[in-house]
Amino acid sequence: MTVEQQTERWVLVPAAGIGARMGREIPKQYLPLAGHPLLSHTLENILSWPGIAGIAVCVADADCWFEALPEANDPRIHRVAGGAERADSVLAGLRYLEKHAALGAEVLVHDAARPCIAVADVERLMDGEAPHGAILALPVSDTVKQVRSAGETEIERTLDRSRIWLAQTPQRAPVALLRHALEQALADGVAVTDEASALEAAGFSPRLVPGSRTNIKVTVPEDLPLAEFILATRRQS
Ligand SMILES: Nc1ccn([C@@H]2O[C@H](COP(=O)(O)OP(=O)(O)OP(=O)(O)O)[C@@H](O)[C@H]2O)c(=O)n1
Ligand SMILES: C[C@](O)(CO)[C@H](O)COP(=O)(O)O
Repeated sequence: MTVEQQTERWVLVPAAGIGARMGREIPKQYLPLAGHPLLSHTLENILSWPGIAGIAVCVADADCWFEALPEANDPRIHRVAGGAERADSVLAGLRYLEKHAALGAEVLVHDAARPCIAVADVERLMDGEAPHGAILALPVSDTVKQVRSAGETEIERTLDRSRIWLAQTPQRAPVALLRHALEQALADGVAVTDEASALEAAGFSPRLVPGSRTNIKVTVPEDLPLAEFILATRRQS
C-alpha cells in the first residue's frame, strides 16, 4: 500500500499596493464593495478554498486598515510586511512561507484586487501536479495591435492572437522554486509583473489553465460596480 503524501498548500495575497489608477484617498483594497472592504471579500473567498494551510497577506508597513478587517483575526491569516513593488511584496511573502510552511510546500499567489475569483476555477488550477508552476489565464478574444513604443497610437502590426493569453491570479508554484526564481529575476532587472514571468526568466514553462472572465482585477473606478454585479449574480445562483 502506498501512502500518498499531501503537499502543504498556502495562499499569498499581495495587498500592499496604493491603487494609483483608482485615484482615491485610500488604497483600493479597502474601498467599500457591496458594503464591505474589497479585501474582506477576497479573504472570505480564499478562506473557503479547500485544503489551505494558511494565508500570508502582504500589507504596507504604514497600513492602518488591515487589523480592522474581521478576517484579520482568523488564525489561518498571517500579516506580512509588503514591499515597494508587487514583486517585492510577493518575495517578502515567499520568505515568510519558507520559514513557516512545511518543506516542499506550494503557494497560490492571488491579488487582493481580484475579489470575484470562482472556487471552481481555483479547484481546476489545483488539479494535478505543477512542478514548474501553473496559472489561471484567458485566451484573448479581441484583435491585438502592437505599436512601436509605449504611448504611441500608430499601429505597427497585428499580433497572432491564437498564441496570446491574459494572465490572471491565482498563480501556483512550489514555494522554494518561486522564491529562487523571483530573487534571481529581480537581481537581473527582469520586469516581473506576475509570478510566471519570474519562472519563465529562470527557464521554466508554467502551465496555462483556462480561467473565467469574471475574475477581474479591480484597477480603475469602472471596475467597482462591475465587481459588485459579479458578486451579486454569484450570490443569487
Ligand atoms: N507594492 C505593491 C504593489 C501592488 N501590490 C498588490 O498587487 C496586486 C496587483 O496590483 P495592482 O492591481 O497593480 O495594484 P496597485 O499597485 O495597488 O494599483 P496601481 O498600479 O493602480 O497603483 C494588488 O492586490 C496590490 O495591492 C502589492 O502587494 N505591493
Ligand atoms: C499579476 C497580474 O494580476 C496578472 O494579470 C498582473 O500582472 C498585475 O499587474 P499590475 O501591473 O500590478 O496591475
